[in-house]
Amino acid sequence: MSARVPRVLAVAGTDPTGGAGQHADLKSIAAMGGYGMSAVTAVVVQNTLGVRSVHVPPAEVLTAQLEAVSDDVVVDAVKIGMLGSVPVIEAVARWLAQHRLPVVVLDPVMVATSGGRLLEPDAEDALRAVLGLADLVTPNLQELAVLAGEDPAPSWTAALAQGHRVARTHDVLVLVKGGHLAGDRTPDALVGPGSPEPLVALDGARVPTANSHGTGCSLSSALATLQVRHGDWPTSLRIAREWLRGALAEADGLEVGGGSGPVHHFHHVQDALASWGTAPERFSEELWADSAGVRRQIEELEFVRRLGDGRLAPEPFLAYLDQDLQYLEHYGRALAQLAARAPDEASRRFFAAGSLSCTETEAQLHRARLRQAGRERPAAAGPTTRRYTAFLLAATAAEPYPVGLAAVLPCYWVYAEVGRHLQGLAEAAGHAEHPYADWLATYADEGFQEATRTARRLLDEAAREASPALRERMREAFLEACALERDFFAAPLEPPLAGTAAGPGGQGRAGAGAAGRLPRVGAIE
Ligand SMILES: Nc1ncnc2c1ncn2[C@@H]1O[C@H](COP(=O)(O)OP(=O)(O)OP(=O)(O)O)[C@@H](O)[C@H]1O
Ligand SMILES: Cc1ncc(COP(=O)(O)O)c(N)n1
Repeated sequence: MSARVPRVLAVAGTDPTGGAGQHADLKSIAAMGGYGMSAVTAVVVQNTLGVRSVHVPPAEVLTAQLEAVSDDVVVDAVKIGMLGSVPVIEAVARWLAQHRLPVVVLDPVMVATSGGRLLEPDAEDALRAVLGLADLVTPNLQELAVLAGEDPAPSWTAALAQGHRVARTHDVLVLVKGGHLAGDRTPDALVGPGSPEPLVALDGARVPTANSHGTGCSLSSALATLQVRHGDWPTSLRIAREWLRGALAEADGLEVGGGSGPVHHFHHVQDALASWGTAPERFSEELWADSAGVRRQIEELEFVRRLGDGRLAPEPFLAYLDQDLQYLEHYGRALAQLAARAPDEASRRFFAAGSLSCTETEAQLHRARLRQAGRERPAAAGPTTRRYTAFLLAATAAEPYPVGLAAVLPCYWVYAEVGRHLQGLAEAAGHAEHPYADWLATYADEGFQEATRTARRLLDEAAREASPALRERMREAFLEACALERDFFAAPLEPPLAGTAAGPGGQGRAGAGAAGRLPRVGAIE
């Protein structure tokens, strides 16, 4: 996994309404964290209602653009969209052959959804001939049939078989896309030249929108960008699909054009962008920025690094689990106190459910794991555990409700973020048998992520009503809890204090426990 910004070149046609072609590509590349560049293959006069005309500059102009980019910039990936005519295809093929780029995605654009032809009929053979220059080809069902030289597949199973034939003939990976299938499902599958079985097959309910202009362009350029970062096509597809589904779900809100409008490429960062440059609209964003230093310290902890890359010895892991069990008991109490003081039914239910989940589901899971490892009796709570739990109990009992809420939030939010970081470390370590894989997987639990979002929303609601002085107390409580999270993660690998009953690592609340704990706090929701 690479942390640098992928430099991605889109070779494609234009759409002045910004929904398809290279405009969609540049937005998608940026939305996936890449740096987008583009070379124009054709000026397409179109809008959401249809294609009015197509103007193809001389092929030498395209070659000159491609060379201007590659003479100057290291290109990590290229996404190829509309090519239009034989000379254009040949120009791109020559440039690709000369430059051997690490990632090449070819979206064989032939006809716009709105109906206009974007590839001359006599160029189909030339397009087939260059498929092998790509790593991944992303045809829709009609394009797949043309590439196979066959009739359109009558079913999804037939489409997969057709995809496999194209993959084998041209020795290329094929993304078979189900966007044009009849019915309410939109499956996608990656098929390689080897086995007819897909490398990965994903399915989902069709997002109910008529605004799907440019989905093929957006998906292919997102895939090119993600592939630079992750180096694994199934992972890239999972992420790109989830993002594109969100972009489709938010498409209607854009209100661009009277036909099939564009998707919302930046739906996932819209909140942050809307408040950019002004005072943060959400108090939680301020708190998050204030806690950046402590969160960095957490990521640098030996315990976190070793848990992530799998080098952590069993003993500190169990010590962590053990302390987390102690912590959970009190965290459950703190959530119950918060529930009792919550201002409305929804937040009462949220914290009460979280409390119940801590003391029942979570604690039992911890006990079962500890029992498996032969640890029947819990160790005494270590000093960090005691400090953290005393703080939480006091904040949720004696401070105003918004301060208590700010105190419990890091256990959701910072924890979720640490989980993401740990998974990144585990992926980078590339262990076939990561010793804590099952534990790390609990961080990704959708219920936990959802609970984190809810807790954050409740905090923002409380902050909106709070006086400036109260908001400052909320900030102090949040930052104090973040520092305690850090100490708790640090504790298992700190030398035990002489004379404590806690044993090795026993002075902390076990970090691994937190992973198992919170997902299920959310899951009971
Ligand atoms: N309504 C929808 N709901 C969910 N996913 C969709 C929907 N429409 C398309 N998709 C997804 O969008 C991606 C593009 O699929 P599609 O088969 O429409 O390709 P395309 O025809 O090349 O796109 P375009 O419409 O831009 O030409 C696929 O991942 C497909 O599953
Ligand atoms: C320049 C260009 N490239 C591709 C498409 C296909 O997108 P869609 O099928 O969504 O119209 C398009 N309309 N224009």
